[in-house]
Amino acid sequence: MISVNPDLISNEQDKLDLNNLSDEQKALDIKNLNLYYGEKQALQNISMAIPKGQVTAFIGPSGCGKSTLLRCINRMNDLVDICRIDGEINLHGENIYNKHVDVAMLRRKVGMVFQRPNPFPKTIYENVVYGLRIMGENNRRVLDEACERSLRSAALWNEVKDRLHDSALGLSGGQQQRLVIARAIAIQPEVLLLDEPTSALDPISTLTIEELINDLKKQFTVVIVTHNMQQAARVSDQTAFMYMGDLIEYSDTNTLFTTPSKKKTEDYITGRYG
Ligand SMILES: Nc1ncnc2c1ncn2[C@@H]1O[C@H](COP(=O)(O)OP(=O)(O)OP(=O)(O)O)[C@@H](O)[C@H]1O
Repeated sequence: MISVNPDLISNEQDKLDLNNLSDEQKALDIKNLNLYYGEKQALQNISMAIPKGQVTAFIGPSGCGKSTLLRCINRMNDLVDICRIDGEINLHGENIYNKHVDVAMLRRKVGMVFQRPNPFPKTIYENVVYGLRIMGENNRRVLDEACERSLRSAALWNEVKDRLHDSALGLSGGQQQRLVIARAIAIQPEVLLLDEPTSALDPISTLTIEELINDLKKQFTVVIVTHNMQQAARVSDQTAFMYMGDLIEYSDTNTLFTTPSKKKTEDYITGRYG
C-alpha cells in the first residue's frame, strides 16, 4: 500500500473539482491532445486541467507517455522531427501550439528540469543568472539579488553562498540538481516541469528535493514525472495515471492511491504490473 503524505489529505471540501476548475484556478488546460512519433501514436486524446500553485504528478509504466506529455507543455517535442501534435494546451486561455506563439517566450514561462543534473561548465553564480543574462539583464545588483533569491528558493544558498564563483561542476549531484532548479526559477517561470528529477540521486538528496518541491508550489505550478509511486504520493496534490498513451485516471493524490476508480489504476498501484 502506498502511504500518502498526511499534509496532502485535505478535507473533502478543500478538494478541487478537477473537472470543473475555474479559469483562475487553472495553470494549464490540455484538450484533446494527440501526439504521433511518425506512424506511432504516443498520446491519445488527453484532456486534463492542471491547477495553479499545486504539484501534479504523471505516473505510469515505462513507455506510457509521461515524459512525452510533460515535454508537450513547453514544446520540447518540437525538436523531434517525426513528432506531430494535434489538440490544445492552453496557458492563460491561449493555445501554446498556435502558429504565432514565440517558443522562447513560452519556455520562459514554462521552465524544465531533467533527469540528470545539467549545470553549465561555469561558476555557480553564472549558472543561476544565465537566463537573466540571455534576456539582456546585466545590472550587477539585479543579478546578485536574483542569484540569492533563487538559491534560497532552491534550498541551496547556505551551502554555496561562500563559493558562488567556484565551478558548478564541483558540486555534488544533489546540489547540482538544486542548482539547475535555481537556474530554472531565476527567470520566474509560472510553471516548472520536473522530468524524473531525483532518479539519478541518492536517498538523502532525493528527500531534500522532495521537500523543496513542497516549497516551490508556493511560488510556481509544478508538474512532475516520476517512476516512483511513493514519491508521487509524497509530493503531489493530484496524480494522473497513464497507460499506453491514455490518461486512465486523474484525481487528487489521496483518492488515486487509496480508492482508485479504474481497475488499471488499482492493478498498477498494487504492483500487478509496472
Ligand atoms: N523521440 C522519439 N521518437 C520516437 N518514439 C519516441 C520518442 N520518444 C518517445 N517515444 C516513444 O513514445 C512512447 C512514450 O515514451 P515516453 O518517453 O513519453 O514514455 P515514459 O512514460 O516517459 O517512459 P519512461 O518511464 O520509460 O521514461 C514510447 O513508446 C517511446 O518509445
